[in-house]
This record gives sequence, structure tokens and C-alpha cells, in this order.
Amino acid sequence: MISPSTFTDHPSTLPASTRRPVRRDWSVNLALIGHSGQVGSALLHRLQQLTGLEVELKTVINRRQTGHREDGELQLVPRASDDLDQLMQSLRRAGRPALIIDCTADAGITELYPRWLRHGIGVVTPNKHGLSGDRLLYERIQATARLGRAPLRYSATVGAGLPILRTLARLRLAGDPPRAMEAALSGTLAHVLAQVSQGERFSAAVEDARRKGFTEPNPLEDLSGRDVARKLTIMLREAGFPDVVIQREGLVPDEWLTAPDGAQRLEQLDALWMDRQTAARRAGERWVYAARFDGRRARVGPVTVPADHPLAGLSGSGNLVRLQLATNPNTPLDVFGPGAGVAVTASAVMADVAEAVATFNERN
Ligand SMILES: NC(=O)C1=CN([C@@H]2O[C@H](COP(=O)(O)OP(=O)(O)OC[C@H]3O[C@@H](n4cnc5c(N)ncnc54)[C@H](OP(=O)(O)O)[C@@H]3O)[C@@H](O)[C@H]2O)C=CC1
Ligand SMILES: N[C@@H](CC=O)C(=O)O
Repeated sequence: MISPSTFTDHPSTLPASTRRPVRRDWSVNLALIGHSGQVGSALLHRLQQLTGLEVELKTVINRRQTGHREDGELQLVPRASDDLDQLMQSLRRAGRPALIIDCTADAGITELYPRWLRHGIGVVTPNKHGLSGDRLLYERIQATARLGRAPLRYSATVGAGLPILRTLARLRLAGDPPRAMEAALSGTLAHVLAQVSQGERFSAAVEDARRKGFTEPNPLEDLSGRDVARKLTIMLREAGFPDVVIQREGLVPDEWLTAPDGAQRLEQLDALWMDRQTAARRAGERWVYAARFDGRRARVGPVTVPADHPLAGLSGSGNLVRLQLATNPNTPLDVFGPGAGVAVTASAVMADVAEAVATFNERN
């Protein structure tokens, strides 16, 4: 169970909760980075409602503020530049198992994972940057996790917790990695392309995906294909193909990501996408954003597929991963379900927290 937290100046992020005793000998100290974001605040609600999990939220941090529990209350104060160093020191000083939950999309924070894991602090994260970025960082994260001092969980980074990464890791362990993969890995792009095919304007469909909580903090990360490329990188690494280079084609030019008015340019694509979808419909096809791996090369980008293709049937935040296995070439292994959205993501992070706590408890 989580002990109650009282924020003094950010009440909207905190639901009311009942004070419950914490079994001190078993509780795991938690720190949540990104508590004011969409996923972070949904996670806070879940932590508050959960019974039976022996955790205590000690610290919350966002870009502007940090909150430490003092006398049973979390007091928020403006952030100091060395807050993340202080966080690690204070969790270590407490002498209890500790977990840091990174609910940001900040690449810089992921560089701290190896240090935290080496010092016995567990990491739970939906942030894709550390696992998909620089190969050296990825290997340092995995190597420090393998030391076994603290758990690392990141099921929410791909398919918002759908059983994709675990399946790939098990296939690799079994010596049966997929020979090929085809996937729709973006709730945003599935939603946008499905809406456009029903006559919606491209720019309005993107705004709708943002409102529904499917997009990255910067939706251009989705539209450029970079978010999908990150997910495919994590999948390939998990499946044992760390050297594959992914070719990427976006729905928007990469330059828009750095242009100050990048997000305002989407209306420029309304007519193009209307024409594309009309032509595809006449040909009995649909535009989808596909991630493909043929055993050697990988690509993410927009493609047309027949209207009855499995990837064409996705709507809402649907993800589909189809794996071709050597052991069963005629029957692909499909993983299908809601792969984006605040609620499913917070749920996956919550499950990762519970697994990480169980790992600590098994050792104590
Ligand atoms: N939405 C979805 O369907 C899914 C999301 N994810 C991942 O979840 C993560 C969170 O997404 P989301 O909640 O939408 O993002 P938001 O932009 O809503 O929230 C981000 C949070 O991180 C905080 N933050 C950002 N940078 C820093 C920093 N340097 N130091 C401390 N805090 C920081 C923000 O603080 P502040 O309020 O001060 O800006 C905010 O609280 C992302 O990595 C995303 O890729 C993964 C799977 C699915
Ligand atoms: N922005 C992503 C959600 C998180 O991974 C998507 O649209 O699928």
C-alpha cells in the first residue's frame, strides 16, 4: 500500500487518499520523475488507489519543482540544479530498496540509469530514449541491470505494455528469433491515417490524437517516424538484432522538428493526404505506417496495403506485431491490442513497478 502524499501547491495532481500504515520492513521507496505529465499523473492516481503493494512515494520531480516527503507530507519547492544527484543520495541514505520511475521523454535522464542501477536503485520507465538511443548507453544500461543489484523494467516503451518485448526476449532465449517482423507500432499514426481515410483533415486528425493522449509530448516525434523507429530499435535489440540500421521515412520532414513553427505547418499536408487517401480508396488500398524487418534490413514508413490487410484494420490506438518464426513458418505469431494512450501506459508502468517491488521482496 502506498502511504498518503499531500502536495502543498499542486492539488490537481493528487487524488484524495486514506492514510494507511506501511509495513516499514518491506516498503520500497519510490521516486517519480514527471509526476505532472499525462502518464505520470495517471500513475500517481493508480499508486494512490492500489492496495497490497508495499511502497512509499518519497519524491516527485518535474522540470520546475521537486517534492520530498517531510513529516508525512510531500512539500513542493522550486527545483535545484543538482536535484537528481540529491535524489540518488537520499534514496541510498534511506537504506531501503528504492525505485526511480522515469515518466519523462527526456533523453538526458536516461543517461543516469546505469549509475542508479549500479547503486542498487531500480528503474521503471516508459521513456524510450535510453533503450533505443546510443548503443553504448543501451549496453551500459543492460550491463548494470545484469549485475542484479536492482530491477530494470521498461515494458511500456513498446506497445504500452502489450506482451511484445517479453515475447521477443523469450524467442531469443529459445534460439528462435523471428525471421521477419511486420508491425504497426504507433497509436498516433494508426489513428491519424484511419481518420484521414474517413475524410478527416490530416491536421485535425493529429490534433485529435494529441487530445486522446496518444502522441508524444512533441507530436512531430510521432509524425516524423522517430517514435516508431525507437520502438523498432528496442524490439530488434530485444530479439537479438542490435546491429540492424533502420531506414526511416516520416509523414513530415525532419526539419519541422527543429523549426519554431513546425507544429503549425501541419495544415500544409491536408490536401496531400486527402488526395493520397482518395487514390488509395479507389484502388482498394489503405495507407498505414508500417515497421518491417526482413531478417537483415529494417524500415519504418508509410505504405499502401490492400484494404483487407491486417495492418489496415487498425483504428483508435491499435498496435499489431506479426512475427514470422522459423519453427512455425505457416502460422505467424501476432500480438494485437491497444498500444498507446495514457491509461494503458500508466497501467503497464504500474505493473512494472509491482514486478520490480516483487523482485526486491524476493531478495529480502
Ligand atoms: N502517451 C502514450 O501513449 C505513451 C507514452 N509513453 C511515454 O511516456 C512518457 C511520458 O509521456 P507523457 O506523460 O505524455 O509526457 P508529458 O509531456 O505529459 O509529461 C512529461 C513529464 O515529464 C516532466 N519532465 C520533462 N522533462 C523533465 C526533466 N528534464 N526533468 C524532470 N521532469 C521532466 C514534465 O514536467 P513539466 O510538467 O514540468 O514539464 C512532465 O511532468 C514519454 O517518454 C512517452 O514516450 C510510452 C508509451 C505510450
Ligand atoms: N506516441 C506513441 C505512444 C507511446 O509510445 C504512439 O502514438 O504510439
